[in-house]
Amino acid sequence: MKVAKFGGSSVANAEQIKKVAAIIKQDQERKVVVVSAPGKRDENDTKVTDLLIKLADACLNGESGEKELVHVVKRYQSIAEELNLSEKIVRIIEEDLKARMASSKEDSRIFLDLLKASGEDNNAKLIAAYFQSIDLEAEYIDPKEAGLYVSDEPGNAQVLEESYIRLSHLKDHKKIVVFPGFFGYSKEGVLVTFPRGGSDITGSILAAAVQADLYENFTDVDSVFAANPTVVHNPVKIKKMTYREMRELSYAGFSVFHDEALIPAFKNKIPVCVKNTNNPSSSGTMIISEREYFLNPVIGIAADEGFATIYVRKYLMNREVGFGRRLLQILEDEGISYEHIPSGIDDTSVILREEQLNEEKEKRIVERIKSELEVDDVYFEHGFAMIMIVGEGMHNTIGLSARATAALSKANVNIEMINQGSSEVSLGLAVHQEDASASVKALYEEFFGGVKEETVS
Ligand SMILES: Nc1ncnc2c1ncn2[C@@H]1O[C@H](COP(=O)(O)OP(=O)(O)O)[C@@H](O)[C@H]1O
Ligand SMILES: N[C@@H](CC(=O)OP(=O)(O)O)C(=O)O
Repeated sequence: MKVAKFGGSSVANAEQIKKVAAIIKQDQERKVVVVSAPGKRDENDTKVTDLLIKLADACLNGESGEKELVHVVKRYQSIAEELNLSEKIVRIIEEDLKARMASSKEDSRIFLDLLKASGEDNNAKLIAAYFQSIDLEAEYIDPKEAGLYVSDEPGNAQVLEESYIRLSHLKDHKKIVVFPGFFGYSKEGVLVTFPRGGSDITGSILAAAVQADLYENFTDVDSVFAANPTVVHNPVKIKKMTYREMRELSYAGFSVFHDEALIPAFKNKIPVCVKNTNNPSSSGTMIISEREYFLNPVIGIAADEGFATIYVRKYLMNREVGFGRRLLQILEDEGISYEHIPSGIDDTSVILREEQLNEEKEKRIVERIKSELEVDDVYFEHGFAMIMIVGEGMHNTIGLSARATAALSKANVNIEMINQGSSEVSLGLAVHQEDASASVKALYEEFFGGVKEETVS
């Protein structure tokens, strides 16, 4: 049995949803279908999730939200009309949105999640109705009734272990299950969403729960490429890669698959296949536990922006027992997680995601580090990108870092920091955000410039 997840681009309009139905019809093993909210129909379009965020913001600002509501309803209406569905489904969606808009705004994060999640919830209802209209035996399944329980962190949920047993009954479902991605429910029954792009996570959880033979992740590209195709022209396709490689790359900017979606599949050894809804006969990229040989030590190069560093310098820092713990405790007190901590003997930098910071927090952190840790210098720096070079073959290849730094130096890029992960499956480089694209291009040329074949690995 297969679990098939269709991303926003695969369900953006009626034409795309017809392709989804054809894909499901073509293979009877595709028994569980996870759907996203309608995504962008073209480059200048807006995802329904973003329209819903605007709607929620308007309501939270005390406005009626009528204008924003019309935008959302229109998206579903045009899909329903083109799929020859009755007006009834559009009215159901409109009523559902109005009920959500009228719910408590006491906790703005809970209200925002409730609105955001409606994108996938209503799309799943619409797609199930369409499947039924073309004689596909299918049924919308409510994540609450099915038992998808998650932690109580609005916009950042994590699945609770007990969900796997609760959701396992879906494998015995007689009809095709149409399940909305992106959200679950806390133990208190409150709706909570995963991070953005989190429908991939729902698909992976269901694949693990039903012990699927394959988790298919349908998107709008033929495969995972060795670099972001919007940065590098015509990059090589990756045929096979390991969970570890994909996690490192998606964490670092390969938005094609959510990094947190790898864990449920990996733990349960469910192979993942990234495929194209617009070209389903193309074999796609397989993500598996191990790959046999390494044609190239590097499998991909990713870049992600939005990082800041806290630079801390103190003479004899290396001799001070508990220094690192006390530094990180200050961050913990502010509810901040960190990404990397490259260190020297007298100085260290903590690299973190900028989105967690604001002016007040930064001021408090600097003051506390100064007064409690008695450092010689401490300051924040902003606007960094992390470039990640990833590959299982990297740990037994000599001279890789030298090649990377030489390539960046040739491209006139200043490297702010180098971080070799302990697993040696990745090498991270911090550069200024403006240099991110030039860095990926230079590194791609260095490691893949000579690769003529369409596929690596
Ligand atoms: N290395 C990569 N390989 C393939 N696609 C990538 C890569 N890096 C970024 N992408 C982008 O990811 C997009 C697909 O992800 P996303 O937009 O989230 O799809 P979906 O709408 O199916 O969820 C592609 O269109 C591509 O532009
Ligand atoms: N719709 C949500 C969840 C998601 O996974 O979407 P997509 O499949 O379009 O990446 C978002 O935009 O974040």
